[in-house]
Amino acid sequence: MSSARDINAGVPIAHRRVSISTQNLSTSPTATFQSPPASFGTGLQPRRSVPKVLKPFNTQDIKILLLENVNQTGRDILTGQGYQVEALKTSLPEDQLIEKIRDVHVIGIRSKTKLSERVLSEAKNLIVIGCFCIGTNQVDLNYAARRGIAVFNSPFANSRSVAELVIAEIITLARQLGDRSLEMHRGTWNKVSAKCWEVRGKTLGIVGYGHIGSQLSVLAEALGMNVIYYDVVTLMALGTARQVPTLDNLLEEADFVTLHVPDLPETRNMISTAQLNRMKEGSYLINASRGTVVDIPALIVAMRSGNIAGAALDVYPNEPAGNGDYFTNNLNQWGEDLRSLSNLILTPHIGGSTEEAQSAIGVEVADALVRYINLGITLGSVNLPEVQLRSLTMDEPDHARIIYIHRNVPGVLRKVNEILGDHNVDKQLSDSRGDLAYLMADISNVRYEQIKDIADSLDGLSSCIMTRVLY
Ligand SMILES: NC(=O)c1ccc[n+]([C@@H]2O[C@H](COP(=O)([O-])OP(=O)(O)OC[C@H]3O[C@@H](n4cnc5c(N)ncnc54)[C@H](O)[C@@H]3O)[C@@H](O)[C@H]2O)c1
Ligand SMILES: O=C(O)CC[C@@H](O)C(=O)O
Repeated sequence: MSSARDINAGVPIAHRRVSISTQNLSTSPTATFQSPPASFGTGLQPRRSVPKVLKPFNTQDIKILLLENVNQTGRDILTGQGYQVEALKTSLPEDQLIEKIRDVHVIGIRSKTKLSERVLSEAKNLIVIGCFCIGTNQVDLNYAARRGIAVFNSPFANSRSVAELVIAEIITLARQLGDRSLEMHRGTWNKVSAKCWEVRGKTLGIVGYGHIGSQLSVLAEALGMNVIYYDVVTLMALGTARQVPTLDNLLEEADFVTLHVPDLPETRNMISTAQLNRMKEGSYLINASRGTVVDIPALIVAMRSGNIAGAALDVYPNEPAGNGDYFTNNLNQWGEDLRSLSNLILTPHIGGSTEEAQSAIGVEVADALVRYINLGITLGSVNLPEVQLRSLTMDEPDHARIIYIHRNVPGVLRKVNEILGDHNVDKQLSDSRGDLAYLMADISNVRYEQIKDIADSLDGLSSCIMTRVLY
């Protein structure tokens, strides 16, 4: 049980005013966070009350560690709030990560930093994790939820960048452009047309028709390709694309197979020897999803046999913490075998690495972090119930916002309301997700000195996971 607050710090309660005309609660990647309007979610006409800017404690006490070169847009938003931000370009080895995470309230990562139970169990002050990317498989989401640590990501701000990369790879593989370019770099003129193809009229098989897969479908049809897709759920086809019932159906029909599924137990080695043998002779494989999805030694065998005419890999089972050596170190045993293959495009996990995507992700995730830190709003969280309460206003000076994250067991609300009962509970919202529940309550007529008693009493309940008080 932990309590993320420091109400004894004796910090004066400062209110910053924000202009109503700039208020915005959009989750658009390009919108910058402002406190929500006082009328948000009430269905009433907007009042001219100025929202009160809540804070957990002196915002200068909020310590944030950003790893893996989070975009400047995100850093600017967080430093603009007055938080203490340390930003590093790479991820950290586990021992250094544990050392640093002990001290911070917020951590921002991308795909390389593994926030396992072991690491998170050391993070005594942590209240929220920002994944500045789509994937959240690098975080133990269940353990984080059990500790009351919220996790946010950016679900689609880099989808277009990945889809464009895959389009480039389809043509590059069909025309063997990687090999021709490499030969020219080495001084060899090798003008060939054998086994070089147009993509027009060929069939693209998309495995996983989510944000990226469906975007890719539209782009591929514009190139004159036929699109089929396989997904575990039935999804509306875009354009003239067609869903096929099984993965085998897709593998048997497609000239190009491209993978866009998340890292799940069911997707690990989803493409291995049996699946590669099902693919058409002379077909191509592209993986820009997660490195665990393709059995790389099996791919090496299939490419050597000539059954697979080319492949593009952007992701690998083990990826390095930062830029530098890759195949020359011990991360992967098959590195040399892979490098020796023709018509194989190898890229260092850059599917989402464009200026547009990184800048949008920086804004979107930093905004979500600020909303959570300052207001307790969990909209968009991937592991906590989504709860949002409209802002307090400057007309309501003796208010505090109580956030109580607790085990989802009977009788909690009664006990919480007994504790809050001496004050007027102006509004209260609660929602649950599995074993966990998230309660927000705005109470009035509460003096600064009384807040500590309330927080201590809530912390003392057997259901308590975390208590936060914003005022
Ligand atoms: N290379 C990169 O830089 C990069 C960038 C962004 C995302 N990604 C990765 O791409 C993947 C897809 O991202 P997205 O945003 O399109 O995800 P998404 O959640 O929008 O779509 C994934 C789709 O896969 C389907 N799916 C899940 N399990 C499946 C299975 N066993 N078989 C078939 N379909 C299955 C889901 O139903 C869903 O429609 C993720 O792993 C993500 O982390 C990589
Ligand atoms: O930027 C990254 O490190 C991850 C990119 C991508 O795999 C994602 O999950 O969004």
